[in-house]
Amino acid sequence: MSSLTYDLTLAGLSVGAAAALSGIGLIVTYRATGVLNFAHGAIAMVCAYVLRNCVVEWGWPLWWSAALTLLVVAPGLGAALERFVFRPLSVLGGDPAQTLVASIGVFVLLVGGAALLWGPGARDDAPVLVAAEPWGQLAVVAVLGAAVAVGIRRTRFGRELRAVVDDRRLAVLGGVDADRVAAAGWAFGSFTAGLTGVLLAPYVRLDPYGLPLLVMEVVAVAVAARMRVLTVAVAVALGIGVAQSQLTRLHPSGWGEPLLQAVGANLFVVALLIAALALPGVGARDALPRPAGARAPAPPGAWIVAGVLFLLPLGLAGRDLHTAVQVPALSVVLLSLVVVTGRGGQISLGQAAYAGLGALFTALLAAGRFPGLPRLPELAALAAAVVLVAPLGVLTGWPAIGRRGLALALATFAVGVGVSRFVFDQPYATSGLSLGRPAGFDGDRAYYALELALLAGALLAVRALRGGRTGRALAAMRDHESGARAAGVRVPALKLLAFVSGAALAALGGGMLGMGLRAFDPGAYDPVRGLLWFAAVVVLGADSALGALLAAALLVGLDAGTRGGVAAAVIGVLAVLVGRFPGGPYEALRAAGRLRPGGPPEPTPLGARVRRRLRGPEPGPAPVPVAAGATAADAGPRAGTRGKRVPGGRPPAPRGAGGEPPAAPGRAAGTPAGRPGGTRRPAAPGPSAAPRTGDGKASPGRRDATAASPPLPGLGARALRVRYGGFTALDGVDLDLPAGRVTAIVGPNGAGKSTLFHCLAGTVRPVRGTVRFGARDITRLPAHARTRLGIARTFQQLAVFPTLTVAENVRVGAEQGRVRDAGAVERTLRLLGLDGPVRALPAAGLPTGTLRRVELARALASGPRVLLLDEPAAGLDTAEVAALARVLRALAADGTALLVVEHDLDLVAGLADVVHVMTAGRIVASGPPGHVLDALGEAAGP
Ligand SMILES: Nc1ncnc2c1ncn2[C@@H]1O[C@H](COP(=O)(O)OP(=O)(O)OP(=O)(O)O)[C@@H](O)[C@H]1O
Repeated sequence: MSSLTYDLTLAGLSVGAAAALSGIGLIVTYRATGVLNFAHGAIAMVCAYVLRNCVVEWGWPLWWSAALTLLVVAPGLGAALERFVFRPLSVLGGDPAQTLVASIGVFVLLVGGAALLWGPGARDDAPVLVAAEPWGQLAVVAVLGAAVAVGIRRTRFGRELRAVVDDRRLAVLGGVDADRVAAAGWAFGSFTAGLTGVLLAPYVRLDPYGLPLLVMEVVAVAVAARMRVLTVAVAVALGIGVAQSQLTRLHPSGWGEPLLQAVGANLFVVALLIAALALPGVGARDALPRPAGARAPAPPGAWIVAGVLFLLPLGLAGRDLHTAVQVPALSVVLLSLVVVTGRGGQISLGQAAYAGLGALFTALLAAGRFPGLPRLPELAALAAAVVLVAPLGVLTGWPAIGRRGLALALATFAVGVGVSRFVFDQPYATSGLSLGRPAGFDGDRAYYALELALLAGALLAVRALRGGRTGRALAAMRDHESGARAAGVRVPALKLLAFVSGAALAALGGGMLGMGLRAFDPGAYDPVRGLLWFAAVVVLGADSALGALLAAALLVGLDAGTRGGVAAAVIGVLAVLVGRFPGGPYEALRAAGRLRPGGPPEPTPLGARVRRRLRGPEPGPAPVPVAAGATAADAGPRAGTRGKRVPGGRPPAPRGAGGEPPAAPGRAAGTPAGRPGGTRRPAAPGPSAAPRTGDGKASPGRRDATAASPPLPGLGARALRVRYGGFTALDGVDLDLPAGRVTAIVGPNGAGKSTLFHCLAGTVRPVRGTVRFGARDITRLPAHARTRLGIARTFQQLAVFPTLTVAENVRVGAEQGRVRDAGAVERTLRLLGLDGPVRALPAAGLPTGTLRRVELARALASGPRVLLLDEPAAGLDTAEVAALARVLRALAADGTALLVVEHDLDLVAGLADVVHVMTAGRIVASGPPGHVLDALGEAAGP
C-alpha cells in the first residue's frame, strides 16, 4: 500500500471511528427506549462545549475535565432526559409522534441553549483528547462495541433490555424495572454522544448548529444496521470513513470535480439518503404516529387581532421594520407545514430545503442564471420558482407513500440535509448570487405590504386545501390511514398532493424571505431550521393557520429582541412539554388511541345524553330508524339468548350501558326470536324491498329500482392462499358473497377469518388464488379502488376519524365512494340514527356503539354493493346489536351482498343466510346457520 493510501486510510478510520461511536450510542438508546434520539448530535455538541469550557476558559486539567464531561455530564444529561422528558411520555402511552417531537424539541433546546450560553459563532480551540491518529479512537470503538455486545447478550441487564424493547408493558409485568433500563440506555447513549463530540470537535467547526448536524448525519450508520446490529454499524461507519478519505485522491476534470468533491466531503449524507430512502424503513413498530391533533377552532376575533398585529409593522421604521419583514415570509413557510403535517399528518423535517430552493431559484431566475430560462423580473422569478420547486415535493412525498413515523422523519430529514449539502453549500450553485426586491417594492414598508398580500393569498390557498373534499380527505388520512383507504381515499396521490402543495408554499415563503434579506443565505435554510420550524408548528397547533402565524412572529420576534438562540430554546421547551398537557395538540391522538372496541368505557356526559336520546330508555331496543320492511319479528335474537360464542373464540367484548342478561342455558344457538331456526326469508330481494327512511326516501347509495336493473355483481374468491413468512394462514379458500345474502364466517381465534376478510377488502394480497367482483378480477386492486368499485368495509378495531365530526366522517365516505350522491350523507345519518345533535360532535370520545354506527354509515354512504363487516357487534350492548341486525337485514333485502365475520353466534344465527366455519386457514363446514351452528354447539358441548 502506498504511503498516501495508507495515510488516507488511517485518516478515514479516524473519522469512521467517531461515526461508529455515535452509531453504537444511537442503537443502544433505541434498543433500550424505542426512541431514535434526534438530540444525539446536540448532546455531542454540548459535551464538546463543556470540555472546552473547562479546559480553555477555566484552565482545568484535560483529563479531569474529560472525566467530568464524559462520566458525569454526558450520562447525567441522558439520565435527566429520560427522567424528565421521555419517561413521562412513556407513562402516558409512549406515542411515537410525541417522543419524536420531544427528541426534536431537546435538539432545538440544546442548540438554542448553547447559542445563548456560548454564542452562535464557531470555535477553533476545542481541546484534543485523542490525537488525530486513528489507533486510539479505533481502540475506544472496539472496546465499547465489544462491551456493549457482550453486555446485551450475556448479562441480566442485557436480557432485561431486550425484554423492554420487545414489549415494555410485558417486561414490567415480568418484574423488569423498565425505567432503570431506559435510564441506563439514555445514559450510555449520551456518553457515546459526548465521546463523539469531544473527539470530533477539534477537527471540525465547534458551533451550536454545525456540529450537531454533522453528528446526526451518521445516523445513517445506525439505520444501515437496522437499529440493531452493532457490528454492521461499526463496519459501515469505518467503511464510509475510509471511502470518504480515498475519494479525495480523485480529480476528474470539468463538472465532475466539484460534484465529486461534494460527494467526497459528504459521504455520510449520501449514506443517510440511501439508508433513509432506499432501505426498508426503521421504526415499523411505530404504528400510526400522527404529529397532528384536532384543529382547535380559533377563538372569535382571533383573526381580527392577528390581522391588526400583522398590519402594525407598517407603522414601524428602520431596524424594527426590517426585522418584521421576515415574519410574513416565515409565516408562509410555516403554513406549508400546516398543510403537510397539520392537515395531512405527514412528518416533514425537510421543509427548509424547499424554502431554500425557492429562494435559490428566485435568485437564479432573476439573475438570468437558471439553465434554459431567460432573466425574469423578481416577482415573475418568484412565481416561476414556486412552479419549479412544487414538483420537487415528490422528493419527500414519494418516500411518504410507503413510510410513516420515524422512517418518514428520517427520509425527510435526509432530503433536507442532502439538498443543503449538495446544493446550498456548493459554490457552483450559489457563489456571487444576490437577490433584489421587485421593482416598486424596494423599501421595507412597500415590501412588507407586498408580503402581506402574498401571505393573504397563501392563507386563502391553505384554506381551500384544508376545507372541502380535499381537506376532509387529508384529515381522514391523518386520523386513520387505513380507515381513509377503506373510505375510498386515494392515499398515495393525496400524500403527493400534500407534499407538492407544501413544497410550493415553502418555496414561496423561502423566496419572500430571500428577497426580504436581499440575499440568498444558505444558513437561513439550514436543516436545523427545518427541525426548529417543524417543532414550532407542532407546538403551536399543527393544524392551525393562526398557530403558524403566531409561530413565525414568535421565532422572529424572540431572536430579534434578545440574543440569538432564545427562540430555539423556547420552542424546544414547549416541544419537550407538548405531549404532557391535557387538551394539547395530542388530545385527539389520545382519543384515537381509545377508539377501540370497549375503548371509551365511560361516555362523556354529552355523549351519554345523546346516546339516551338516540336509544330511548334502557333496557329496550334502540330506536334506530331502519327499513320499513324490518319489523319487530326481524328484531333479532331475544335479549337473554345472546352470548353463545364460537368454541375457541375470544370472550365477548364488554357490553355498553345496556348490560347483558345471563345467557339462557341449553338454548340451541341460532334460533332467533320470531324466526324458526333454519327458516330464512327469500334471499333475492325485489326492487320494492329498497329500504325507506323515515321520510320515505330511498336509503343511501341504493340503486334505482327499475325492472331493467342488471343483476348486481357479487364478490367471489377462489383457491386463496396467504402465507405470513413460513406460516400458511389461508390454504385454498373458496368463498362466494352473492348479492342480497348475508354470509357469515365463524371460527376460533387464529382460524384465518381476518386474513380472508383482508384479501377481500384488498389489504392483504394472496400468494395464490383470485378475487372477483362480478366478472372482474380484482385480486391486485388496492383497498381504496375496491371501495370505489362498491366494496365497502368496516373494521374490527374502529377506524373512524376522531377529529372530524360524525357528519364529516360520513361525508368522507360519500365523497370518495362508488357513487357521488349529494343526499347520501343525510339519508345515511337518518338511517343509522345519527341525524340528531350527535352529527355535529367530533368522533373522538363518542361511545363505541355510536362509533360503530358512524363507521357503518361511512361505508353505506359510499353506495356499496358489497359490505364487509369485521366483528360489527364487538363492544355493542344487546339493544345496539339488535338494532344493527335490523339495519343489516334491510340492506341485504335491498340487494347488498354482506359478509359478517363474527364471534357472536346469536347474531350470526339471526342474521346470516349461510355460515362458513373456518379452522386452521380452511373452510371446514358451510350451510344454513341452523345446521352449522347447531353442529358447532354440539361440538362445543354443554
Ligand atoms: N401479519 C401477520 N404476520 C404473521 N402472522 C399473522 C399475521 N396476521 C395474522 N397472522 C397469523 O395468521 C393466523 C390467522 O390470523 P387471523 O387474524 O386471520 O385469524 P382470525 O381467525 O381472524 O383470528 P381472530 O378471531 O383472533 O381475529 C393466526 O395464526 C395469526 O397469528
